[in-house]
Amino acid sequence: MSKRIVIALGGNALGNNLPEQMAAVKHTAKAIVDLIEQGHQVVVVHGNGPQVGMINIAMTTLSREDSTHPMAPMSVCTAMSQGYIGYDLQNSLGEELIRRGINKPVATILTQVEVDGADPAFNNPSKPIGTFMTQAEAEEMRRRGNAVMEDAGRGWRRCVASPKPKAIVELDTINALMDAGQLVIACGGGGIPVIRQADGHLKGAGAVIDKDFAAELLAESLDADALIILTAVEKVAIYFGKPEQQWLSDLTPEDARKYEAQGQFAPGSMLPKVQAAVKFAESKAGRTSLITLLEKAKDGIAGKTGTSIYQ
Ligand SMILES: Nc1ncnc2c1ncn2[C@@H]1O[C@H](COP(=O)(O)OP(=O)(O)O)[C@@H](O)[C@H]1O
Ligand SMILES: NC(=O)OP(=O)(O)O
Repeated sequence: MSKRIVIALGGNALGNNLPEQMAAVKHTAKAIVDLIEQGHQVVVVHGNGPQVGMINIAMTTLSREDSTHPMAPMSVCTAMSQGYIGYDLQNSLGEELIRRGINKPVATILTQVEVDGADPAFNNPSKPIGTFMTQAEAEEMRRRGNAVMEDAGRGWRRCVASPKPKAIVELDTINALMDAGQLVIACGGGGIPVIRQADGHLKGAGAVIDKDFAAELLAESLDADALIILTAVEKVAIYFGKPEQQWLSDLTPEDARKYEAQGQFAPGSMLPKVQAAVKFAESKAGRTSLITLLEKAKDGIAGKTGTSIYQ
């Protein structure tokens, strides 16, 4: 049965730098086109953690070296990351579709996502971005006025505010393109965070929205059947990385909340995925979420692997 699916792509689908991204998107395109070949209607959301950190450092260095270039706000860095990642992803998806004889235009939509200026997340940076650092490098970064955090046992990273997405500004455009049979890339990097002003102006916010939460909002807003979060693990685990680790094939919202209270899901990595998956599964009867490995997307949708979250 054909489904309307929102796919959230994690870091391993994009790599960490320019040449890695070029190579990774080819591989990623195959996994996505597998689902299109099965007749599903797909919209793709991607992350931007490494890329937005890289762009922000480049823009900051430029403004330090040349005072005619003011610092680029984080919202502008996310807009740049949507263009740069969308460019590679759109072309690799287009080439893979042609290779398989599927006639489907691909479009990247520069997407703004409204956030609440009073969101407490603005006072508590929690979203890791950029490259990994040693603790000593992170301490130096902190001394220079940046927030830093340890990222799920993988090293230290800069971190920025990550308010919850409230509304997708370009939703009607995304819907129209999907209805026209096009493959849409939207809400890249969680969307460009904007705060609607009283006069209607959309003011860029200094934050990076979590792409799993943005994908969840997009899935609800498009009345999708499924939210698929593709990452670097085949299943969600409890006691992750410990000798008693257990992979989960099914996860009810009740169990997810119980495990979350036990601290089973690392903040900034697996926790937002589980929270987004649960929110979507609970939003309407019949909606399902799946968390799995990029390469297993086809098997996951067939119910053969991954962690399925449903009511
Ligand atoms: N309980 C858990 N189960 C599975 N993976 C976990 C768990 N806790 C943390 N992780 C880690 O979270 C990673 C996924 O988060 P992350 O790399 O931030 O995602 P993304 O694919 O969106 O970049 C997994 O690859 C794994 O290393
Ligand atoms: N914006 C975002 O959530 O990016 P990552 O998935 O790369 O962390």
